[in-house]
Amino acid sequence: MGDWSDDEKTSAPAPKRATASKTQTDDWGSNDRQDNNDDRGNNFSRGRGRGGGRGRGGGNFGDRENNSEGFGERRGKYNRENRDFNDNGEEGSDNRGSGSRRGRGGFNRENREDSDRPPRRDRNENNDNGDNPEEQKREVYIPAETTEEELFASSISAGINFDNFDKIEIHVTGKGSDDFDQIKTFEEAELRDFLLNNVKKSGYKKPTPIQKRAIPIIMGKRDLMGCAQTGSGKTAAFVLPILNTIMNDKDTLNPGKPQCLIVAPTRELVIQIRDEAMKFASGSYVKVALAYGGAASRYQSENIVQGCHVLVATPGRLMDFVNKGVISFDDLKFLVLDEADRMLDMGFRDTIDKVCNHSTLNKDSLTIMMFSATFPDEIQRLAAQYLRNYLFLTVGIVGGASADVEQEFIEVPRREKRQLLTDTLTQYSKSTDEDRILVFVETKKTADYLASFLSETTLSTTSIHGDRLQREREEALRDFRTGKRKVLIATAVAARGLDIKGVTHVINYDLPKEVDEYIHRIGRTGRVGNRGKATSFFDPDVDQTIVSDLVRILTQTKQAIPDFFGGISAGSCGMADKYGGSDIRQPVAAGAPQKDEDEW
Ligand SMILES: Nc1ncnc2c1ncn2[C@@H]1O[C@H](COP(=O)(O)OP(=O)(O)OP(=O)(O)O)[C@@H](O)[C@H]1O
Repeated sequence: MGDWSDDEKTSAPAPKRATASKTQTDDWGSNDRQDNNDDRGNNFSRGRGRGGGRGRGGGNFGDRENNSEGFGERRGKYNRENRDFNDNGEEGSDNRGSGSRRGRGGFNRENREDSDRPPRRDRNENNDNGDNPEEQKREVYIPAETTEEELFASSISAGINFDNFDKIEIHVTGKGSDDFDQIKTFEEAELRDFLLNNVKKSGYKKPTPIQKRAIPIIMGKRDLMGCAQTGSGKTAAFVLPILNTIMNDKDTLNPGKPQCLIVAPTRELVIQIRDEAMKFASGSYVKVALAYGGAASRYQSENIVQGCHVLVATPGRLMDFVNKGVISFDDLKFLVLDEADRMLDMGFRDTIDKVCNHSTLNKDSLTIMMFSATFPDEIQRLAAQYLRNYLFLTVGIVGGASADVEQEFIEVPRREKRQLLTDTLTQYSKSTDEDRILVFVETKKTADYLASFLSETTLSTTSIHGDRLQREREEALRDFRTGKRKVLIATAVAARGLDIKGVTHVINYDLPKEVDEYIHRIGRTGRVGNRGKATSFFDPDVDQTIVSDLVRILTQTKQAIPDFFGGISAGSCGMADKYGGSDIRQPVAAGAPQKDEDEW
């Protein structure tokens, strides 16, 4: 499933120094030397906050319709001369300088251990000889704090189709689903004043459908599985009621014992969720902390030990801290799995099991929530094992793509992709400052190669993938957000959750193998009612396996199916039944006890 090697799969070997039986001091001893050098002795200067002066505008695609005309000519087979390079990236594979490594950034030190680095096997998966000296680099990285101004400037403004959200059907199923009214305004949710102020300050005028239904359910402390399309405000749907409940309950804050734990699969996503939580918590005493790999472990653990109400974490660093005794779950009231289908995938499930069965956890006082835009049936079945008497909330079709994304496919053989990309991007060199183009590729090597190649052109480009240092990854994202770089070449690590203003166009240079990843990738544009465009390069030699699923997505969003998909229609391959996922418990009579209810 693409390049996920950086996201701290918990299958990574346990860090040698992390033994649960040691005291914290001992445990940190080795880290201390590494991490301590980092920050304390050196009076480091941190990089500027992420997203300073982040891009303007909501990225309404409507303004750019003229720019996209050229695509029409290229629909169907793209036929160009072969070029004198190999599109697999061999030429540029050693050149990692996609622009951003030169830049500024947080504290940087080589040859340091970082317990959350993925195993070498993963990091070098695109490296022919596996011996690139760059891979040996370690650094202790302390990310910059985001300023309050930046936090509030980060939201994407609602677009012209925002009101269309109200036309999407909402379903809530499960025992007691009628107990919770939907709210029509944020005021009706009876949120505390500071939260309401922060909601207003964020520019939110009314709740999105998932917020309308999820906020009262979470305030009522019911377990929840929530599914709504990409860019429809799922983060605020859980962050707002959680913060409100923490403030209402006023439980004592104990060191290393968070009251809410939010787990997400990638580092950049947990940073974003943390920012969202800090934005809404602004002006209150609620403390939000982060735990993610690639950044200084000691710095993070100190924040946690000082006490945090909300902890946002990736699985690898979370388990590292749990094993070291930095974190325990005695006070945990809320557990959120964002991108839950991914979190329950192989590799991360162990962590979820460990958290949910941890000896310090009091299951009776815990509410668990899972959110995603995609929720395959088999993952729902798995998810149900962790939840108790949960409600299943869906907005629109489970696993459907955002209707605000215009989807285009261009048939092109592999060796001609680079020229097609160059031609496509050239249109944007004349476009407005607000436009950002996100290009997805399958491998880190291709990401490096394309970023390097495009940086030689007039298009300022950067890249993000699992072999880049964390400082470089955050810098790449910051440069993209601020518009310093208008093109970001990314592997699957950026497919889920990232919310970046001004992304008007997503290009799948390589199509993913799984349709769910396609849905998440194209969902980086067309967010909160803004329109966006996704162009996918279809290589007939390798992309046939995803065709039937793409036909489903195109049919559901009422978009044209390309001729070169071979005449497959949603009905013709018997897919109609498989689509439109629903609550897997539905066959059970309403009101009947649920299978998993007592299993916990
Ligand atoms: N009620 C609202 N009104 C206006 N904007 C909103 C509202 N709720 C959320 N937003 C903004 O919408 C954008 C998308 O929200 P968010 O990232 O939570 O989407 P999501 O559903 O989690 O998407 P994904 O599935 O891609 O993770 C954010 O910029 C957020 O600030």
